[in-house]
Amino acid sequence: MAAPIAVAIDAPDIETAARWASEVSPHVSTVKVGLELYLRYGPEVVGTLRGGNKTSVFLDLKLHDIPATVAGSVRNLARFKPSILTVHAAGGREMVRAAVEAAPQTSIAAVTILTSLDDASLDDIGMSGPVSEATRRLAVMAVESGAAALVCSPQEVASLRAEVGPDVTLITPGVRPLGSDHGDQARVATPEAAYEAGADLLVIGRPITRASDPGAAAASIAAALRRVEATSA
Ligand SMILES: O=c1ccn([C@@H]2O[C@H](COP(=O)(O)O)[C@@H](O)[C@H]2O)c(=O)[nH]1
Repeated sequence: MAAPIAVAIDAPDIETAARWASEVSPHVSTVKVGLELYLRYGPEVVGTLRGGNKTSVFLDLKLHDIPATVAGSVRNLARFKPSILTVHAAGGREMVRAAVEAAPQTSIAAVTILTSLDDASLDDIGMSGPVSEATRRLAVMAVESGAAALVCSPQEVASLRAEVGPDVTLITPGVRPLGSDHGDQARVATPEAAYEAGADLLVIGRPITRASDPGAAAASIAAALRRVEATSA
């Protein structure tokens, strides 16, 4: 079975994106399209990456606007049948609710606090922290507004699970295999730690796509998750 990994296909062009998607697809459940590709190629990129394979396409556009604008945008995007569509929880209760109501068949994931931010960054932007508390606040609000999924760092998974219960899908970027470069990610954990903590879907980009063999990198992380599963069974 494909591992619960969404590979972030943050590629400069569609040819590279399609190659990465086809190399990793045998090993992972999902490929993720973000702003970089979407803004260059538009919604057709979803169909291109879905291709002939059965991989789900997660559309990570992190919508953040007034409720009516987000509702209209979500309605338009739902036509392309992404498995998951992201909005920023910080857009507020009414905005998250508008997104959920606009596309009842689409799983709306609310991004809590970006994994590139830490306590000092929240201070800098005037948001009350620490990150753990801000994440909790946004998560509870988003779930109360109908979000089926949350995006958080692996470091918050265990506490958010206790807060929102077993039915909410927890999606974690900020995943870094041991020894790999953290880049711009501030709140990170290894794939094994994220999975052990209870993450439902691990978002992993550069550690896979910038590897010399993205397919092999995806297969190796998928195998590590299977080992975690086997030891916890
Ligand atoms: O809080 C967030 C929300 C989304 N992302 C996205 O995940 C990937 C991570 O890629 P890496 O190369 O593994 O760092 C990227 O597409 C981000 O836009 C996130 O990192 N943090």
